[in-house]
Amino acid sequence: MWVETVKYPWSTYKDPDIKRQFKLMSVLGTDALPEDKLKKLDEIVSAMESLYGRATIPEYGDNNLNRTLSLEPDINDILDKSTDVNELKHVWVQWREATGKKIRPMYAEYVKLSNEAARLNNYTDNAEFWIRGYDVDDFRPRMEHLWNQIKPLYLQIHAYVRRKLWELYGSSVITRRGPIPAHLLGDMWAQSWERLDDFTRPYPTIDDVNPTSAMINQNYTPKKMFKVAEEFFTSLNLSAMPQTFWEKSILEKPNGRDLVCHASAWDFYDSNDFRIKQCTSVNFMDFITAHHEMGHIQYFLQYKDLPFIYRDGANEGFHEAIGDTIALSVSTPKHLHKIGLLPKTSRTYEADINYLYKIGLDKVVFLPFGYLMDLWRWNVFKGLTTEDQYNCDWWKLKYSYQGIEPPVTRTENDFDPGSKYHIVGNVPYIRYFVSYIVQFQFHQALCEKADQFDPKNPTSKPLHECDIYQSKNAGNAFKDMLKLGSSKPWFDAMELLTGQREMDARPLLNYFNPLYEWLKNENKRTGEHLGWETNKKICFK
Ligand SMILES: C[C@H](NC(=O)O)C(=O)O
Ligand SMILES: [Zn+2]
Repeated sequence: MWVETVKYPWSTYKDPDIKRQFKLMSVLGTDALPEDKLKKLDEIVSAMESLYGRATIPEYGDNNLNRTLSLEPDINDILDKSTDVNELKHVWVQWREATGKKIRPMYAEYVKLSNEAARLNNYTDNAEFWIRGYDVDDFRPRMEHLWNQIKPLYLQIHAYVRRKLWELYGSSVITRRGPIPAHLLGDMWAQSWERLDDFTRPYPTIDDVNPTSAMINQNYTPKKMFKVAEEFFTSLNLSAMPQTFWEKSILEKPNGRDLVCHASAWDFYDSNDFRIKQCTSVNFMDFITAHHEMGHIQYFLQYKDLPFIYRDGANEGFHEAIGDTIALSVSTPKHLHKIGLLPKTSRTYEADINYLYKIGLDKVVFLPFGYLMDLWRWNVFKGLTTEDQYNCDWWKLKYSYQGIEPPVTRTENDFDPGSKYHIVGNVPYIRYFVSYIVQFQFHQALCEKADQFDPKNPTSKPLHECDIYQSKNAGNAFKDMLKLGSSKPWFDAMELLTGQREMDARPLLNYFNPLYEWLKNENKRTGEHLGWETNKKICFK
């Protein structure tokens, strides 16, 4: 049992700020473990992560094994461009052979040691330890409630995309009432379906909001992508990247050395050294990711002079939402045209629906995945999902929340959760679900400050057309929240910017409402079945 340091009986202190600093400082985390167990846990996590970072798969149809493929950029390019269902099945299965299957033997001990550390921090299990920063005792039911508010919109997108894939691949591959085969959705984990935009969007003949070709034609480099992202932040009167950022960041995949390519942002806590690591390809998705990662750096910069214990997001979801909030402005056809990445776009109803559809394939589609990643891990830490059912419980959740199925039957020899970076990297994930909800609250508040949204007359200036670029008003309001770091409870930070003190799905639902109406009519017109059913056995114990 960890002995409370009697030197500082901080829980008796009166000053709320000193008390808060001690409370945050008193959390030991895994350091509460005895030395040998902490060493073992660190070894397991770094072994899982480096196995993932080194993973490659044999090329499809290649039997002399001379070419192997990495996830970034090789496999992602195949998921982006291929419509060969056997090639897609190959990369889907082989990635899992190369990652999850090999990681499975290590996972149970990782769970045991993580729970032991949580108990030494006075939490019942690691699930409770992970969600402590949300400061409410009904956090998990609140997440289920938010998901239930969004589910009707997700069902409409799911039914529409399933029909479009059925038109492309035919009934031998996909039905119009069943779950969608996971390998057809343009993403290794089916977590966002934006790569399907090209051939599934509602009005195919209307302009395509995909500036990748313009970026290539204008000789964009990874560095230029980050410079353009930086200019958006400085246009808001937010901070530029310090010189060390440009000197020490890794913005391209280095040749000849292994690297965990999953993009990340780093604060070295010396108020000067901040870096991004990203294996950047010159395409629109990576341009948006660059904004996501730079959002982390901007938060680091805004709170860099606070006591170090306060140099953190108000809650972990805030940190994931900063860059994405900016990207909701960057992605608009109006903004992309302004920075020369799109020709003049038609401001028609059809163009609007196409745009909302493309954003929906990322933001709405992500939500069931963003939720189930920790639903599964919470169940594992709580012992509700035991080692003998790791994989089939994972597929129960993927089927139930995402309405997808694996391209081949799975068993307990597989470990599909281990095919996803955040599972092997010990990175909690509900932070992204929270981010995808609160970023629309932030976006709506900033658009109001930029006089591009009127809550009293929400359709007069549609939220999805708002671009806060160059609005000092919006930027200063954002800065005031960012500067708080974790020095105040997140409810206060949220209220400072939005006037609300809790997470609310309505700004997201308002944003997508025109798309929701269109999808309801379209799915009714084509007689789509909402939801999914199957009598196929997805996973064998
Ligand atoms: C959504 C999450 N983003 C991130 O890690 O930055 C992911 O990529 O899975
Ligand atoms: Zn992030």
